[in-house]
Amino acid sequence: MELRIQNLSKTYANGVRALHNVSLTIPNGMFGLLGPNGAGKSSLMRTIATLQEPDAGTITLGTLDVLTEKDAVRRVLGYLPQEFGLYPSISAEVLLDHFASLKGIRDARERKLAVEALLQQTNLWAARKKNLGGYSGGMRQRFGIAVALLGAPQLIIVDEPTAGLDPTERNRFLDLLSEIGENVVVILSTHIVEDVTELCSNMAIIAGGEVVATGQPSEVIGELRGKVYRTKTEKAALAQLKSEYEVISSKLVAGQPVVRVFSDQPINGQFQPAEATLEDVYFHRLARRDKSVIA
Ligand SMILES: Nc1ncnc2c1ncn2[C@@H]1O[C@H](COP(=O)(O)OP(=O)(O)OP(=O)(O)O)[C@@H](O)[C@H]1O
Repeated sequence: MELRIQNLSKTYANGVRALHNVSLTIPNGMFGLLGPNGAGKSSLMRTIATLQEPDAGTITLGTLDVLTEKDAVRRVLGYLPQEFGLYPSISAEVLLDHFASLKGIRDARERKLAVEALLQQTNLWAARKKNLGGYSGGMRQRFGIAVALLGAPQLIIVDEPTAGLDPTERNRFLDLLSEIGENVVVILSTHIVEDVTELCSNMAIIAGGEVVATGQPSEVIGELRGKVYRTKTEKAALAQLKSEYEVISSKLVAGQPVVRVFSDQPINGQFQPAEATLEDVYFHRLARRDKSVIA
């Protein structure tokens, strides 16, 4: 199965251009869609999930035309939106059974088995009788993925699932996603770079509605290999460094700025070569894009 997005564009009625000529080929496995707030990730996810129309472009999933064969796509789609409401005074077990009926699992025994398996898989078995109103953020997200996994979907879309989760719950959620398998397309939209580095076999960075990088994380990082340098500096020297070098990022480490810069040419002095990371590529691409937009 391959999801193919070609020249997708969307401008909302208020004039915001959310997607501009987006083309991506997404194979089986985990695909990370990385971008800052407002980049267009949710607009893209909703369009792939058949919930909104683009102005232009095409999307195919295998042989299905996603934009015209919506019912067929929905049968093989599992979607965990960024925000979803849950009935607070119903248990996970009862609500999941209800969603399983809606998904078309008519046979009661088959439904029971499916619900049980998903509650086990998402580690909610012990809390299955608890009302959803009493669930923590992480438990809610795991319940959301259980709903998304009903009916063995071929395409799974999860929109910023780890935002707001504590590190333990985040890890637990990411482990669950990575177990979902190699034989389905999983699109993980996130603004957390490590989620993509740790988990995804393919990825794209999107900013201002445009794809600014795509490939395997190692390929995407490869473009900066040997071109990243780091130094510790003083706060007072930061403005000067920023005017002299193409600064990728600066972070306070124990109160002292640590600056990472991009340079095509070797630079010496106070700088040491640093191993390029996906975070470097992310910041570098966003900064270059901002500059070209302002220019
Ligand atoms: N229904 C809508 N009507 C008008 N503008 C919208 C609508 N939905 C999104 N936008 C705007 O389109 C742009 C892209 O939004 P989108 O939600 O797709 O980005 P995102 O990358 O998912 O961001 P976030 O991480 O903040 O959710 C933003 O400027 C947003 O304000």
